[in-house]
Amino acid sequence: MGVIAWALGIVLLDAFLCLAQLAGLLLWECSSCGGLAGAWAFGLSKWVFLHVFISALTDEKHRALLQRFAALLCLISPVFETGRSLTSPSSEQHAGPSLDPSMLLLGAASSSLACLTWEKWLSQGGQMKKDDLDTRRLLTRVLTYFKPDTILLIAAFGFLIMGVICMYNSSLYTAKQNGCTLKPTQINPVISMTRLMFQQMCFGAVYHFLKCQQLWLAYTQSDSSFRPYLHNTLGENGKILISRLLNMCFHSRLSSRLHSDVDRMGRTVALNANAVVRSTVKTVLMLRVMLGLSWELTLLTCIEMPLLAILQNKYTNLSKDLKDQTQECHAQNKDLASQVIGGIRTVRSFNAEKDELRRYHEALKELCAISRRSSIYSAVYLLIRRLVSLCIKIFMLIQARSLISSGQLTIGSLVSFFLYQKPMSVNLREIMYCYGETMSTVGVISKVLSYVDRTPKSTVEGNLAPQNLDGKIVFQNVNFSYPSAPSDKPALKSVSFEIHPGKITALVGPSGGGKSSCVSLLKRLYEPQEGQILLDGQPLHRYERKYFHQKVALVSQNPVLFSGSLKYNIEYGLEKPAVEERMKEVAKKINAHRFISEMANGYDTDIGECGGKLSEGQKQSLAIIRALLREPQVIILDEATSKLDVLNEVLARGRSVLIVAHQLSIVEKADHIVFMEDGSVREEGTHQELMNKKGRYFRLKEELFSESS
Ligand SMILES: Nc1ncnc2c1ncn2[C@@H]1O[C@H](COP(=O)(O)OP(=O)(O)OP(=O)(O)O)[C@@H](O)[C@H]1O
Repeated sequence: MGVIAWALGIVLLDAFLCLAQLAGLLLWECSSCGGLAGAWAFGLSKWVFLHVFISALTDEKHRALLQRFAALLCLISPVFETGRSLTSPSSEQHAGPSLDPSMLLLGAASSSLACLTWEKWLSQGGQMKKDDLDTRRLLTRVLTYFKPDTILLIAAFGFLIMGVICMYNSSLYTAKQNGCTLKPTQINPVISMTRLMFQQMCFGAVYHFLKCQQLWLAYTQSDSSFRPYLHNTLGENGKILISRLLNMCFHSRLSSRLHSDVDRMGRTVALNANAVVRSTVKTVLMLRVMLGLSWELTLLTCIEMPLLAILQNKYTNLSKDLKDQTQECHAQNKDLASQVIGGIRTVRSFNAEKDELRRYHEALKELCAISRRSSIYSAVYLLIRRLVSLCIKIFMLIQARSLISSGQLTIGSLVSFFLYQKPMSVNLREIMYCYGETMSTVGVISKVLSYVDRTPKSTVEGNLAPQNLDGKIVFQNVNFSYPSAPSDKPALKSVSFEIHPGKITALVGPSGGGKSSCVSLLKRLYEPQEGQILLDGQPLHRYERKYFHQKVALVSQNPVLFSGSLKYNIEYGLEKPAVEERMKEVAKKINAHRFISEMANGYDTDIGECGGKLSEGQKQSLAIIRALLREPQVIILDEATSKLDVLNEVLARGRSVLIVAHQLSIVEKADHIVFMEDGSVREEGTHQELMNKKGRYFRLKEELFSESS
């Protein structure tokens, strides 16, 4: 037996049970069926009965679907009645569910329609696809990010709902006073109006109080990481979610495209949550009145919803890819612009301004093309949507005409029905729109959550932090491939060498030999796949992270500086502000104090964006002071930073020095030279030993010498 036949059977069974109830009431001469409690009791018993019936008789293929349908069919009436009783003024006694057969028909029709819409179009024929499961999983996960504000959000949405109910009820009374509804009101309208308006004001005040209270908390709490985002609270515009996710992504050390993706996700989720709650409450309230005016016309109005849902679903699927592409393009354009601005000196020196401008124009053109396609889809979608609404209105007018001529509807009721119908359609459309928006953001949500899920590959943090550290480093058979490189192209192959305290060790070799890779592993930016690196006999990961980075300092050729003063950059990451005297002492030792004191505000001089107001040499001096202030025991210097004065200062304290020499000019003064080529250590020794050996080091030196002469 097909699923439709089974569904029809269930509807008939349900109708039979309802008629049985009616007959029972007549037999026992009861005027009411027990009010709301009776409605729920009857609905739940019907549900249990139908559930058992379906479980016992239907085949497994359709069972879940039919059970969902039965649940909807049985519970729609008690839910409706509960809504009705909650929204009816307390003076009007709730009479319980209507025993009108037309309501029976309406219940069956609306459940069938809702079920059909959900199963056929919104849930892909009842077969939950992997994509849908992923979507639900993602959306559920997004909700978990609101967990810290659960109580506040429940309270806020509760007051929002109550506010909407009161607002709606006050308009209803206005409508009644204007003679737009059928039944005359039985209580004093002025008192009712005043009471409702007062309630509405109270709920609104509490809602706003909660907003202010959260704002206040944000400003008084010591943890101020979300402060700048909290001016617009309770998730409006998604500021809280955005900041929370940005914070998490920042921990994953991701910065590009962080803002556009996270911002869009936060906004969509938060704005849609507000809009859906508001529109749903209004829709339920309006449905109640419209059903009272004419259930036939209400049914026609409701038909618009599934039709719009199908349309919206199709449109969402079509525009989803486009939205992802737009997002991708935006992020790429941002990257492109920041790359060019960051490297403006290189761009200028290669006279590549026009090329970069053209590249940017092309990227913008691509973005425009995607936006154009998106606009066409949107225009066609809007056109079809309007046509659907228009057709439904025409049907409604035809139906209204026949109802009026048969005396079942008055002109006054028709007018008031249309007064509700328009906002009702707007609400339905808003719900559909929010659904579409959320669905089309799923791609972005999954991308943002994948950022959040990124975990550092480094092994768990250790706790070693010895008072005294010699600074002896040992590389033991280290094998390493970059994650983005093919595994058959390792950057380091069984690399072993030692760095001794109080000595200068130099890593030399042709470009691509693996020098920088050794430094990256030593700074724990990556973990070796095989072998290990020891510091004073202990693997690096056993040291406390903060201690380790303080004791093993890297001064790179292009240090990263931040906007702010010289002092801010020197003190960056220090637990306590540096003592000014110590700062000056270090600066003097590396011959940097003079240029700093000649600046307008000395150590308080602003160095511009990324240190843009400083020369390359000055930037390096700043980075050296920054490193030396932390009293490191191992210091890694890029060739350009390994000036004699720096080396003397470092060695005077018995520190281990590793010089990464991309050229061979300065390695002669090193105590130990490690020659690396193709990711392996080829030769080791002092300069003289290697020259006497006449091996790879000697040949490279000769090549460079003949090139320079
Ligand atoms: N981030 C990366 N992703 C993938 N491969 C990389 C990456 N960085 C370097 N490599 C590769 O690893 C190998 C070793 O590079 P490394 O930067 O360690 O050489 P180097 O000796 O420091 O070179 P140079 O003297 O030019 O700086 C090279 O083949 C290089 O292409």
